[in-house]
Parts: sequence; structure tokens; C-alpha cells
Amino acid sequence: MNGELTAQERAGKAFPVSWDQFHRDCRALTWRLNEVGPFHAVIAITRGGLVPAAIVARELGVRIIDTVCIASYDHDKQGDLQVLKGISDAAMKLGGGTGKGLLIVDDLVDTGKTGKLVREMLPDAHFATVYAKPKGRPLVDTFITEVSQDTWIFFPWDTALSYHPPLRDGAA
Ligand SMILES: O=P(O)(O)OC[C@H]1O[C@H](OP(=O)(O)OP(=O)(O)O)[C@H](O)[C@@H]1O
Ligand SMILES: Nc1nc2[nH]cnc2c(=O)[nH]1
Ligand SMILES: [Mg+2]
Repeated sequence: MNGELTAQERAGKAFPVSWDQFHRDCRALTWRLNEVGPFHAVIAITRGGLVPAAIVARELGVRIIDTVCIASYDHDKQGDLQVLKGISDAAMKLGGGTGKGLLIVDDLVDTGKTGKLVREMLPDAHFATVYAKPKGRPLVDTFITEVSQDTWIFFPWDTALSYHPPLRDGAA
């Protein structure tokens, strides 16, 4: 390391999410989205948006799913955003060129940079995330749980069960 703190270290607090919890939160998100739809298609922001997109699409009965592939954080450090794959022509057509009737799904918004970029591609789409931090929250139309800006969310696909020392010994 070069002495610079990672986004995760700067965050300080940890918010670990289990598969069960994530599935429950995605279902809760779908309850809200069901009031807003119907949607022609779901657009998942990869990679984190793939898991909630599958659950939400299943619950809403949507079978057309597209991806917009964006790389920003290298594990926990945010670099420049790179669009590795844009939205397909077929999905663009379904959204009338502006995203009307399309549902964008991601696991979370943090600074909002990723969400902002996708919103610019599909200004009339509905943007849903499972978790939201205050900086990115204004960009999101529907979300389930807000966590503070100084919290790092740990997803089940990024983590594994391991020994945790007792609190008395200084564990956070
Ligand atoms: O609001 P922002 O500050 O832009 O951060 C939010 C984005 O960061 C994470 O993705 P990441 O770039 O880590 O890629 P991944 O989904 O492939 O893990 C997360 O899945 C969001 O897409
Ligand atoms: N896993 C994870 N990725 C992120 N990318 C931006 N913020 C976060 C976060 O809190 N957790
Ligand atoms: Mg992501």
C-alpha cells in the first residue's frame, strides 16, 4: 500500500449482509417496485446489480434483462468510471431511447457516480437499489435501507465465514 486509505478503511463501520438478508431486502424492494411498474425490461449495473436484478425480475415476472457493465472500484478504491459494455440496442428500443418503462437495478449507491452515469444514458428509467448512502440517495427512485456514508457494506458474494476475535480483545 502507498499509505493512502482505501474507501473501505475510510468508511470505518462495517455492515455485513448475509444471503438471507439480501434476499429479504430484494423482496422488500420488489414490493415497492410493484407499485411503480410494469416494466418492459430490467437493466442490471454489473456486477453488483446482477444478483438483485435476478431476484427482482423473478418477482416482477420480467424476462428481458440487459446489462450495463461499469468498472470503478478496484476492490475498494474508486478510480475513473469505465463503461465496458453499454445498453443493448434492443433494450434501448424498448425504452423508447430515453429509458421510459425500464428498471435500472444496482446493489447500492455510494457517491452516486455510477448511478449518475447510467441515469444519463437512460434519463426516463426508474432507478432502484437495495442500499443507499446519503451522497448517492438523491439519484435513486426506490431503495430499501439507508446506511451512513462512513459505512462499508459487505456483500455475501464478496465474503466468507471466518473466525472473529471476541470484543473484549479489541475486535470492532
Ligand atoms: O455510487 P458509487 O460511488 O459509484 O458506487 C456504487 C457502485 O460501486 C459498486 O460497484 P463496483 O464499481 O465496485 O463494481 P462491481 O459491481 O463490479 O463490484 C456498487 O456495486 C455500485 O455499482
Ligand atoms: N461492497 C461494497 N462496494 C462498494 N462500492 C462503493 N461502496 C461500496 C460498499 O459500501 N460496499
Ligand atoms: Mg457495481
